[in-house]
Amino acid sequence: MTSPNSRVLERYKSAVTTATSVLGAAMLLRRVLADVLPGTALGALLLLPPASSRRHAVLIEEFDGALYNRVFMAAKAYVSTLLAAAPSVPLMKASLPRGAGADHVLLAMRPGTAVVDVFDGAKVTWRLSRKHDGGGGRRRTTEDAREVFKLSFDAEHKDMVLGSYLPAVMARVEAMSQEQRQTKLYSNEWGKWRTVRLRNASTFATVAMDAALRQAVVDDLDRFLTRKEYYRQTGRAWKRGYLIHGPPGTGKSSLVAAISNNLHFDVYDLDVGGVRSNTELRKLLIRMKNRSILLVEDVDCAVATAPRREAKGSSDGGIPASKNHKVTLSGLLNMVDGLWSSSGHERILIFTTNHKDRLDPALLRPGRMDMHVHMGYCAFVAFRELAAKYHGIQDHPLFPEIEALLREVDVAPAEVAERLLMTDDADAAVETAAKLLRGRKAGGGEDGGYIKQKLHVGPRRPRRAPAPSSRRGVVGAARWAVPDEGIGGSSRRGQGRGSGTGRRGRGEVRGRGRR
Ligand SMILES: Nc1ncnc2c1ncn2[C@@H]1O[C@H](COP(=O)(O)OP(=O)(O)OP(=O)(O)O)[C@@H](O)[C@H]1O
Repeated sequence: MTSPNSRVLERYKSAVTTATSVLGAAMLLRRVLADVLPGTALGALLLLPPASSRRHAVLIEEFDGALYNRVFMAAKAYVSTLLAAAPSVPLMKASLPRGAGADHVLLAMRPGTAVVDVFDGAKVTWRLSRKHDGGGGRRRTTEDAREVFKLSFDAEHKDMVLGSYLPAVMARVEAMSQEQRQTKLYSNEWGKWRTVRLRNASTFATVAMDAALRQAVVDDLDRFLTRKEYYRQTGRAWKRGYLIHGPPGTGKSSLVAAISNNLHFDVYDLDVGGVRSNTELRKLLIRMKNRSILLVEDVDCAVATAPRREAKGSSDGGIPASKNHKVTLSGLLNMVDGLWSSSGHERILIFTTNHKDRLDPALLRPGRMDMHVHMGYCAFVAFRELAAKYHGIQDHPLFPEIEALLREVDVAPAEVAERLLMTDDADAAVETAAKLLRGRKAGGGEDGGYIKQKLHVGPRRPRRAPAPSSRRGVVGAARWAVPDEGIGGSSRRGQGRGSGTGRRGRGEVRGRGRR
């Protein structure tokens, strides 16, 4: 006699066996049909839409748990660019994200609408909808609603969408946000980075300098940025060091701002005199963001450089050379190498100096600073660039005289820029600049001086003034910061008397080592 329990078990077994054989038969039938019928006919037979009309979709929700979904945010920014170009979306929403410039209005779809994008010949559709949270019987409000993007595409494009399209969307949005973000300038105070917006609007186009030198710097940066794999494979820190040197007022700080604005890299202007210990320096370096520039201005005054001044037996090369220098150059460079080698992101180190000859030879030896950029006195080419930029003139009857004078006298571009900006009248401006040069040739000093504008904004501790020099006429090195409006911007007279002892030069570039 069989028990009720064993009867149930028998029925269950027989049901499973039947289901398995039906499934097996169906699979067999499908395989047989697939061999004899084309894909579309098979789909029709199995009541599926043809492969070409089968749609797949990716749902991208606004929130990922409690957090904003970054893919959704990227999709929103990307769809905004599609909407700007789409002829068929009649109604959109517009908003201006906080901190964005007036030219960065964000367009958004209204829920229920869609926009089509084409990638590698394939059409994909972005549709926005609203999804209500399960409100447990509560009345639904618009606040409960979350937005969802449905990205749909033909089944055959699934690999392309997931493998190429979505990554391209993310990369495009990343590039857009890099372009739109305002570069920041950080300066250290009491062991912390203080941030201000970088107000120096210099670009490679506004810094008057030797054209070949400018191109060499641009090319060098470009090559550096594309060589991630090289640095990874060789286990080297993905960093590039530039030593920018030249007399005061020749555009060293402006070139730093141009590099920063061009790459959208923030600048960390390290006041080494304000760093109290190597531990503090390490913390500051660790707190720097990726894709940034570490700047040490006037490096000859800022850090103890000469090895003979460093204490022997220092474990990290970081023993102060004097009470004024808590950090040494070798300590700084070693720390930078050590910390940046594991970051995997591109970083730039820039030292500026008015006195390359005063630098420790160790800094100048190959491998330390990759490229030496000499910003020289104003050559006629640079003069013409400034005159064209400020007054829109390509030629002037005084140009031949000015060209001849510039071959004979040393004058910083900053001085010329200041003269050219004294008036809106082009003729008067050129005459004022010519007067400066004539006076300089005659040995007169009345016209000397330029208004110093540093990168940093707001007061900072005064640095040691450079040693006085016999060359007269250039007022520089103000250590109290003033806002820099960039070329053509307003200016205020800085404090302090600097020097103009740099050798006469029209620009030099020296690349070192592989990047
Ligand atoms: N090469 C240049 N092209 C255009 N403008 C320049 C150039 N050099 C200097 N200027 C103008 O002079 C101002 C001061 O220049 P900048 O601070 O870049 O010179 P610097 O070489 O860094 O001087 P310092 O050695 O005294 O720090 C700039 O704000 C800019 O307006």
